[in-house]
Amino acid sequence: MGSRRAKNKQGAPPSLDEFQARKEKKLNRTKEKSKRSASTEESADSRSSKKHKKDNKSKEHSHKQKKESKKAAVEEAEEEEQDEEVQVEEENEQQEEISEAKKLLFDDDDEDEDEGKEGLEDEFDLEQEYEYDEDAEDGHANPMFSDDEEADLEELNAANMESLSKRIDEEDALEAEEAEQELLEASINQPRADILPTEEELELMADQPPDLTAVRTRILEIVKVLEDFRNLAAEGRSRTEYIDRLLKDICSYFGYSPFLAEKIFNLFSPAEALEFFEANEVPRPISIRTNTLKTRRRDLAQALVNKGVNLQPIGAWTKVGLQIFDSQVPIGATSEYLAGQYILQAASSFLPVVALDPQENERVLDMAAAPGGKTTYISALMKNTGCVFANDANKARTKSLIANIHRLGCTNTIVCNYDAREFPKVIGGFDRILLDAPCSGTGVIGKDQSVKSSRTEKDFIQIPHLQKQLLLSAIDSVDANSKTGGVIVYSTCSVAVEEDEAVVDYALRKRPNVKLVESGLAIGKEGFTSFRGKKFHPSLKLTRRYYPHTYNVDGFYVAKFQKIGPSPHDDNQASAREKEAAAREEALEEGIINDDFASFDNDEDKKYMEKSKKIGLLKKGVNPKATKPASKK
Ligand SMILES: C[S@@+](CC[C@H](N)C(=O)[O-])C[C@H]1O[C@@H](n2cnc3c(N)ncnc32)[C@H](O)[C@@H]1O
Repeated sequence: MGSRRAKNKQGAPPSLDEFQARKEKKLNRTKEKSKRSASTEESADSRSSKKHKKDNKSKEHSHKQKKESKKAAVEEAEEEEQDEEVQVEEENEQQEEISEAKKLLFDDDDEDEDEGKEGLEDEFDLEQEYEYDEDAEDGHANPMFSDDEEADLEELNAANMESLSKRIDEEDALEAEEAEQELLEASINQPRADILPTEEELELMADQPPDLTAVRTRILEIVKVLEDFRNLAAEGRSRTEYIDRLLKDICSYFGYSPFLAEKIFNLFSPAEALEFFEANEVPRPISIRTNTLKTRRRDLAQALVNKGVNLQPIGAWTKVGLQIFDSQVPIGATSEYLAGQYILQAASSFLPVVALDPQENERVLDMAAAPGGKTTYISALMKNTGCVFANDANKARTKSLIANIHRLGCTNTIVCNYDAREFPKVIGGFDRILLDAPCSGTGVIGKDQSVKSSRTEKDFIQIPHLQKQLLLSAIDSVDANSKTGGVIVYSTCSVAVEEDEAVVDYALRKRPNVKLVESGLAIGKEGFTSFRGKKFHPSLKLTRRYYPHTYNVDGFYVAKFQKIGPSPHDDNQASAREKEAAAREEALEEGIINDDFASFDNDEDKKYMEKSKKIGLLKKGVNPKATKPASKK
């Protein structure tokens, strides 16, 4: 080990030569000091009495005591400095004391036998030099070398105080350094437990169902090792070995496909990845959005609390969201729900609309709108002014879109059913466009556990391809000269870089007439500007990422663009209006805006319509049952 502390602990006795050398060194040093102070002579009597005083003092002052009294001594010295005469006198006196004491210590022919012996015993008695370890295993006393031998030789006084104090500090620093070194050496030399299973253990594991408790423990241990690989990894094991085992364990413990487990794992540090996987095991809190077209959040909260709903505002970043903890009534069937005062909506879904920031009287396109959570929010923020085009390529899904639009009382909305890649051919010149793109859903695993095993590599090629086409269409459908907007918001409920930063970066490259701008969102992590060797435009940091483990919201991604100039693919405002009129005509001719499209004749819709009719009548003070016979006539 070679460290001083270790030497003291182990107590290896010095050889006779070593001991003699030490003794000689000590003698020389003390003699030198004695010589320096020998200039002042003292009478034999006073020498004797002072020597006695010194001897007593020597016994009292241990190395430790000196350390403790250091501060007091320094203060004392300051006082002494103020009185030079007194100081000189005291110095001389003390130096004489030391000189006398040292002289006596080394004077074998001292007349005073007792005093001389006492002095010698103090410093050179072998029994004091060594502390014997009586418990030595071999039955022999094991001598321990004393640490304080040199310090005990010197007496603290005004003259040597500063140097002594400095020396103690140096010794302390050295000791601390050595202790640290010793710990380091110990941790390096100590064999580290290998938490990775052996070949035999792997064979055993293969024949049995996984012991989930053991798997979980190993996951935690491997994560710990990966966080401090240099100090915690077992000898001869590579980082790859640990990661491979961890990914296998994550798949068997959480139920992910190896492909998706690795994709997600690569987004975070090992510890954060584990947090993400764990957060997906717990559903996000139920949240609702107040429909400000019909009520205020305060009034809605009061009404729901009165019905036994336990709730609270979602957070400072939204003035319309409420988080539901528990409820004595079904939250999707209260009279407030049926009256369209709120919509059940994940908190993360508010974010792209907040970023879009739609203004009154604008023309806005929601490119992929069904079932309408965001469309109805846009409509509310615009206070039912202007026009919101709510498009979705899936006709079946437009039913729920229309149902929500009706229930929430959005009267500024037109529903359409195009493949959004057709825009701006269908219609363009919008002030703002929201593209809440179809995605793999890796951000909503807490809601849809099937994502864990159903997503394949193909999905992460095909879906981003569609997303890129849709985003270019969105950019080309916005009016670069819009007085109030010229804004495009791209969002996904996926955390995969292929669907987020890579798509946005592609759009920036293909459409130099757009730039990324601040999202205006109070929460969210910065988007990646590079990922696994791939570099993105630096402005990607303006985009925002959301994770279940950081904000307790679904995994989400939001990017906000500003269109700064027209592109060859744009349609101007006039042709957009013409296209809009043409599209309407076409839709009417094809019977799209008719009973066969998003009609309300199915059972589910009828049920809701009947209920809301009844509520409407009750509000007017009419008994709904009393009106029935009349309608039958
Ligand atoms: C994430 S969801 C939209 C959710 C919606 N924005 C909301 O807040 O309720 C994606 C939607 O994109 C639609 N979609 C898929 N491909 C499309 C396309 N090529 N054009 C337009 N919509 C498409 C899907 O039918 C789906 O409803």
